[in-house]
Amino acid sequence: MARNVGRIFSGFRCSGSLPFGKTQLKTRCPRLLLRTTPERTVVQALSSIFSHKSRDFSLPNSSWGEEMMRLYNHYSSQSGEAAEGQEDQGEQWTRLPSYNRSLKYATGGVYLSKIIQSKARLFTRNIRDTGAAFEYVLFFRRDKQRCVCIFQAGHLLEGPPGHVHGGAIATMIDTVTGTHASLLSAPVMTANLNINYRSPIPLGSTVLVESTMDKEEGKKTFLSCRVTSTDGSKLHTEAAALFVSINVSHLLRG
Ligand SMILES: CCCCCCCCCCCCCCCC(=O)SCCNC(=O)CCNC(=O)[C@H](O)C(C)(C)COP(=O)(O)OP(=O)(O)OC[C@H]1O[C@@H](n2cnc3c(N)ncnc32)[C@H](O)[C@@H]1OP(=O)(O)O
Repeated sequence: MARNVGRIFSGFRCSGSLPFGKTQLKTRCPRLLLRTTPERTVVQALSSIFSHKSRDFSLPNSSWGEEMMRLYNHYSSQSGEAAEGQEDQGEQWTRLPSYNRSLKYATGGVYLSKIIQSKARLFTRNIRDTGAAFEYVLFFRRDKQRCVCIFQAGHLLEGPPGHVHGGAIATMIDTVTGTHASLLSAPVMTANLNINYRSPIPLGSTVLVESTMDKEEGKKTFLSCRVTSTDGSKLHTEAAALFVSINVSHLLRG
């Protein structure tokens, strides 16, 4: 069993089904060496391991409002794929795809997803009614060590009347900083999340969730996060997060 699980992990790591940092990708997945940046490698690996039937939830749908679409177009227009072999300076935004099953389509993932849970779905991506809960897309920019998320909060996320629940805001902060930390430091888990809620977020509105890497110390990655109105004039929430790098086997220990 342990040996099987070990084999699965090595396939799993190469599959890119979870985000991994530069070092691990280069040492464990020589076939991926042609790619130019860690995030591009992860994006390409993620796209290729998911079947064509898997829905990429970070693409626009009919529930996206005008502001969400405007910002999506704004960041998309500043993103692009470097040609093979061309050196990427990381000066562009990279849109990160997002699927609701991170395990099933990975190499050995069918087996792993049974060990973990065959019905498992990514928490933020399991509502069938589009627009009802978490609508979001993340972009990453390597040269600035920043991640930005455009988030439209649906009616199922109500906390105080007409406004977004603090737990839903925490979820988005965890998601954005967690994805950012994963891109920088391989598989990670949240160790600490400290949040200050400054002003309520109206339900249905679109906000920006921005993550910045503060420092890395061994296994630890420290990030800060701000949730603001889309023009940046209003601060809704600010947070500090600590992520600790783990081995994938950490997830099986319970
Ligand atoms: C292309 C990309 C698309 C990606 C698409 C993929 C899917 C899309 C992903 C969406 C992204 C969602 C992201 C959700 C992320 C979660 O929500 S994770 C779930 C919530 N977190 C948990 O359940 C974690 C539970 N805790 C644990 O498992 C363990 O305590 C931890 C955090 C892994 C640390 O354990 P450990 O590895 O044994 O670490 P340990 O050696 O004890 O400590 C290491 C260091 O961290 C420090 N530390 C540990 N815990 C703490 C703490 N709480 N406070 C302060 N310091 C701490 C220690 O003091 C130590 O420091 P040093 O002595 O090295 O200076």
